[in-house]
Amino acid sequence: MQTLENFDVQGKKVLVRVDYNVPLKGGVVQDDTRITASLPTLQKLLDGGAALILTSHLGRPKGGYEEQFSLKGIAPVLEGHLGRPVRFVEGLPSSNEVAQAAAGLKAGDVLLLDNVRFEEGEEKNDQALNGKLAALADAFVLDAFGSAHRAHSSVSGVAAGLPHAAGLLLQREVDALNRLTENPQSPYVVIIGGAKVSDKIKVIENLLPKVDKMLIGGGMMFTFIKARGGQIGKSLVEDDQVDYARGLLDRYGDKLTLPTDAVAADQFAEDAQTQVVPADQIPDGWMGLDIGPDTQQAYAEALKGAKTVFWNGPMGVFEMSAFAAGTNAVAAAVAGLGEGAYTVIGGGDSVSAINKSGQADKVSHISTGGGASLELLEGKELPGVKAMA
Ligand SMILES: Nc1ncnc2c1ncn2[C@@H]1O[C@H](COP(=O)(O)OP(=O)(O)O)[C@@H](O)[C@H]1O
Ligand SMILES: O=C(OP(=O)(O)O)[C@H](O)COP(=O)(O)O
Repeated sequence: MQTLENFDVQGKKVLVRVDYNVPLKGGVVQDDTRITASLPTLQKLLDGGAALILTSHLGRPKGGYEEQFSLKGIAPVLEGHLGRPVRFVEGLPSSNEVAQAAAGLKAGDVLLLDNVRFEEGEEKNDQALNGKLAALADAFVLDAFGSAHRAHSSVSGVAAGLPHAAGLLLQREVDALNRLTENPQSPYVVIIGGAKVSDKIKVIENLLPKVDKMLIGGGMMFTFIKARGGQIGKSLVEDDQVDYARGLLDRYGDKLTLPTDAVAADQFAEDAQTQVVPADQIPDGWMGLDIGPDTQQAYAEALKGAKTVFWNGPMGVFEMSAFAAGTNAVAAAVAGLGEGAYTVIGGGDSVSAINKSGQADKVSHISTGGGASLELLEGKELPGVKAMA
């Protein structure tokens, strides 16, 4: 990868792709790890005499502007961290307003664009959008490790039209994760949970031969439990992937570990009625929102003595305290390995969860990318990394 070393930005406008896809509640940032993680790159570019145009996505808008996915609320948080004004331009990054604002930038100025996924062309890696984004700046820096697995306009497409380099975060992440791909020490345990089932279930197949054990939790568990013929009620499931999950269980049943019990709820709410039930007997109309106490214990046991651990995806809906116990128990078990193991936790929500549990300082590497880390670990070349060659 081309890096920031010897990358001259003096007097230049630099378009920086960051990943500010942070957890929000009522528009308020719940965890600013992804924002603070970008600061060394931003500061280095500013110290080098650049003006910055920052672009990011937030969530998964359906196409066009949606207020709940605006980056507006990020600007004051970033301003606080950078200690200098951050100008925010609402609306489409390809608008005339943005082009005008970019044209007027002076060294030291910082401009934050609104959600790049409001652009129809972003996820299609559309040539016209690539050109419009490139026209805003003199150079491009990719620092959005969490999005580096997306071959999107603002990640890889725009790079072809501008001198480009990987930011410090992207570089640091790739280095830290390479420790997991180059001779990871055994026992190597991977834990996968969360809600992005259709994305991440595909990664499991390539990852399984490389690890000693894989512990499944979160919303990911129910597609596997259904594949085994279990009752999952209204739990999150990816019906298209049930056959695939069955195939994985047939081939890797010895490594793939599923929860034996779950916390079921009668509604998706903090004050729901709850009961602990066998994971394959979720009552009709109920949904599994956390792993149960027996699974917590079994997973803590499975992690004992591990030398390498990677974890992406919370074990339950940890944002609600009624369903946070499983995530906290696994966080404690991973953190408890201390210096004796190389432990990595990745993903926007997983990092928020480990921060909330107060154990983040006992983990070897906190990664800003969940899906991106998983794809690196399964041996794929990330489009963002490739574009920084
Ligand atoms: N059993 C479950 N049912 C529904 N959602 C779940 C369940 N377990 C975890 N989640 C949700 O998964 C989300 C995080 O998933 P994901 O985006 O894949 O993780 P990360 O951001 O760490 O990569 C959290 O918001 C959490 O509430
Ligand atoms: O939060 C992200 O990924 P993650 O949940 O796998 O860590 C990234 O911002 C990528 O978002 P996307 O999965 O909507 O492309």
